[in-house]
Amino acid sequence: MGCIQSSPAAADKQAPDTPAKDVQPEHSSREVNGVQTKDPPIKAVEHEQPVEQCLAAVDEPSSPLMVVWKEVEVPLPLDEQNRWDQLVGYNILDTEPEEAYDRITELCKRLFKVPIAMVTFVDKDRVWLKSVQGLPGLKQVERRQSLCAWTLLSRFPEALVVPDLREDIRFKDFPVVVGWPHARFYAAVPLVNSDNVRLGTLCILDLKPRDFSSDSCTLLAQLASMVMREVERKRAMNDVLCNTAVRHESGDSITHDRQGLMLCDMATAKWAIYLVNEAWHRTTGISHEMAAGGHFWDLFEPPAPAQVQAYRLAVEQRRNFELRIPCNVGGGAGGSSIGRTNPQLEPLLLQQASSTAGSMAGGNGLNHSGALLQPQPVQSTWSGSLPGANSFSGACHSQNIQQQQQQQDASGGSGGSSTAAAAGAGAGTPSAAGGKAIGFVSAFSGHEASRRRSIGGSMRYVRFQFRSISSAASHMTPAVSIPPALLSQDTRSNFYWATVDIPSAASTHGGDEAGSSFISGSNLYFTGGPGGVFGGTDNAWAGSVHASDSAAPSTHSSGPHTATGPGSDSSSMQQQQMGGMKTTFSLMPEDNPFQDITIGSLLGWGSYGRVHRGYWNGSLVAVKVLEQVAGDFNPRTSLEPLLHHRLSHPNIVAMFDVCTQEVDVCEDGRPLQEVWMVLEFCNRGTLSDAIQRGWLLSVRDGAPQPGQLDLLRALATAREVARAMEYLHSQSVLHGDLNGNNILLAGAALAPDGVDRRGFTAKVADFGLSRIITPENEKIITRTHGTITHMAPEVITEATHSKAADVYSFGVVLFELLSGSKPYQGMHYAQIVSSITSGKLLQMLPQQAPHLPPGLLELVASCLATKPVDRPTFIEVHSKLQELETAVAAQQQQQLAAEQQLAPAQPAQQQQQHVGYGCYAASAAAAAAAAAAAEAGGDACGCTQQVTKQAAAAGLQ
Ligand SMILES: Nc1ncnc2c1ncn2[C@@H]1O[C@H](COP(=O)(O)OP(=O)(O)OP(=O)(O)O)[C@@H](O)[C@H]1O
Repeated sequence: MGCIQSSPAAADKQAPDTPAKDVQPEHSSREVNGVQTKDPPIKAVEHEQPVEQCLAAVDEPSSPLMVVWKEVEVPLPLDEQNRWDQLVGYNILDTEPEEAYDRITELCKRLFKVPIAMVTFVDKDRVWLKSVQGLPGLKQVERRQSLCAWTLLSRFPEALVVPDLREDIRFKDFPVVVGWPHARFYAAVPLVNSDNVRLGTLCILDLKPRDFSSDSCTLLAQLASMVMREVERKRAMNDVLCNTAVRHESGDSITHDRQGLMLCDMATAKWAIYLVNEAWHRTTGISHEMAAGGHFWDLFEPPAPAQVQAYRLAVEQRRNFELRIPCNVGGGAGGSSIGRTNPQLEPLLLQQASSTAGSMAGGNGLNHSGALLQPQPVQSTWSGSLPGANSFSGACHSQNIQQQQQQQDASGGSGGSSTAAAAGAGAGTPSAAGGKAIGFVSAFSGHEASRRRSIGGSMRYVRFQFRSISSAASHMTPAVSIPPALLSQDTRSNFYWATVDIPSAASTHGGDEAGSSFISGSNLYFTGGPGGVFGGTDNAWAGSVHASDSAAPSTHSSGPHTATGPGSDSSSMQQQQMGGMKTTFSLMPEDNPFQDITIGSLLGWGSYGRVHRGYWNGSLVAVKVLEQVAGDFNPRTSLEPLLHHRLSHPNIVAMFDVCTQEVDVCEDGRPLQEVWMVLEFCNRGTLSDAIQRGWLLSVRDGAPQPGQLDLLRALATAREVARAMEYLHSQSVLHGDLNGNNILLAGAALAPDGVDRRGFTAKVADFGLSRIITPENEKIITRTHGTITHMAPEVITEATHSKAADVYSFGVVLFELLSGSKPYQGMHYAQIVSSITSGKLLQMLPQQAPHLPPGLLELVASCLATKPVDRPTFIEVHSKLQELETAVAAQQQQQLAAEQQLAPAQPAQQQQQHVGYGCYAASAAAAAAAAAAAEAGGDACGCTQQVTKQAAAAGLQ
């Protein structure tokens, strides 16, 4: 695997999507294992040919076609152009390393005990590495010398495994095999998107030959699907955030906030900034254009790698934390400008600073140019407090630093300039008297120092308080609503709001008016030297933190005494020379999660708790409150939140958060707890209620027609429930209590094509009786029971729950949906049990529902089959419902066209009302097209045959 520097020469080569030509003479000579060899002349071949022929040639090593392939191009998948277009659409190439991917490759290394693991994306002529373990510094590989390029071929549907690369004629001469790192084993699974397009691979390499079991392949495939989920999630997120509507929605609500606000994605290496408001610009002096779409750590000096552990832990644990970054305040009322040390900005900053120096003296620094007035060359370091961080050996030293800082603060930032001038000459002596002005000046040349004096700025800290949008917030959380699109992306753990302000000099340390734990007695601080940061590459700092870094938390006082190492004494000295001005990190006190939830009116009681309407982070939600005794494992209260949390599907009620608090003490002294589940609010009630209210009936002149089921509404609703259940079962979760009361309806916009006129989406809820099954044990014996009317016979008689029992419950829901009446209506509990156990099961007879397509009746009957094995799976149910829905829609469209033909004189709108409401038909446009086709002498809609076939297949005719 040769590392290529994307050279123009490589780019000039024949593009892979053009047919291969005769190979030029210079290709025919190459070096293998240091020996110059001459290859036979190469014939012109089409792209698809080399792949197939080369594959065939694997069985026939002497075939010259291998040479053809090697010298012509890499093997290309059939859909290469589309594949590449799609890859580019993800905007992932050449992005920074991201923790989410690094975690997976790290996991691969450990799971499969291999030294090398990678996430790769296959670009036109290179394979680019999004995450790489074990090959430090490697960023990309020439595509034609890449093993991964082969994994894209559909010839390898699941995985490409090469036990010994030396024995494989395709790969034995690859640089990665004959040279460093001398790979022997390769296994890869393609990263396949929802369009079945292969974008890249998750692959592992070993330096010795080995076997790879099919179980390992499955595991690798599962990890690859995690990678793909991350890729899709990121794209969805980008789509959302590029969507101007969303930007406005959230932008509007924060624009007028008086506090500086910023929304960051902490999953990105340098903390991508999505939104900032006007107050942010006023406070920091950094323009909206420069901030939004950029990265936090491009605006400020990044911390040393070892210290990055602190924020990583904080973000992982969704803790809220505070950063104080030294800044240069331009003097005057509230005005400030935060220095940037981004080398690219430096010249601009200096230039602007000098040009504005005169005008800014004593000014407020609020105007745009003023914003860029003083670069801040003080190198950032981190001090942080971590839970249980008393192992940091820098504690004692840190205290000194704190004291120094306090003394520095006491010496007065604003009056620092004269001291600075004095100290400038003798820079380098760490002393309390030096104050921050000493550091300020000592970091500059004499010229700079005098220029700064003339500007009259003073050194302060700018405070950023980062709050996870998923951690239940406190009164300090910005009172703006989170864009719902962000919440629905299940990325809550990565997004943080940060407020920004510049505390007054008096509160810069210790006397913190906002009540943060900054320099609190309980928090130990460590300070980190900046060494290793500034010398590194732009992206290196975040990606280069490995587990081993955390083993050396003693970042300055006891580390190796090198000039540049993070543990360097000299770096500590350097800070002190700069007056101790450094970026500090501290965790904020735990927010009380309950403070962020406002409970409103009661929506209802269930058998295990109550549900309230409420607000969470400014969004309307439902809050389900369950009670439990601490330490008791009650599946109902303990399992439901856990289980619900891992589900994410458009037809399943979303759970945003969960928190627990003690509310009382039981008689035996154990605490009584309340579990609050923050749920998506479903504003249209339950499906059972909707049926009773006639929401699934045909509507004529605005009124529901009693007894006239609108089949399309019913089918669409049933399909959504089946889709949710298909997903649930694919996640190995049994619902256990599917019934009309546990299917909630959330208001939805009417479909633009006018076909779906329900105005709601069905969502499965209530996982209180849900259980996880395993492939070995697909049945659960349970003593907890759901709703008697919806329980399958085997659940009642044998207490055995399975996927088939859920299907039975769904059959009962279908019965209710289609008949409009409650199952076993008028019967009491014992009668129902006796009826079910004696084999008199619920049935939907054709004479009861003559208007229903036979195919639908068959589906209901099969779901309600006595024996579990006779019931369909949800995959089958879902597909059957889809088929029926399509056929019914087509049939109604055909009817509409026919009716329109009969009444051509009526105005278009009337026609639409007359036919459209009554039989829930298609749009006027479709009808008009059908009528036109009929008029032209063809069959109505021009698709009679097709419709008839579809209808017959669905059992309609
Ligand atoms: N996400 C939600 N949005 C709107 N209303 C909800 C939501 N979740 C539950 N409700 C309503 O709150 C009430 C109680 O719901 P809950 O799920 O606790 O009980 P249940 O399903 O009626 O009974 P059980 O829990 O015993 O099965 C019901 O009326 C339900 O419709």
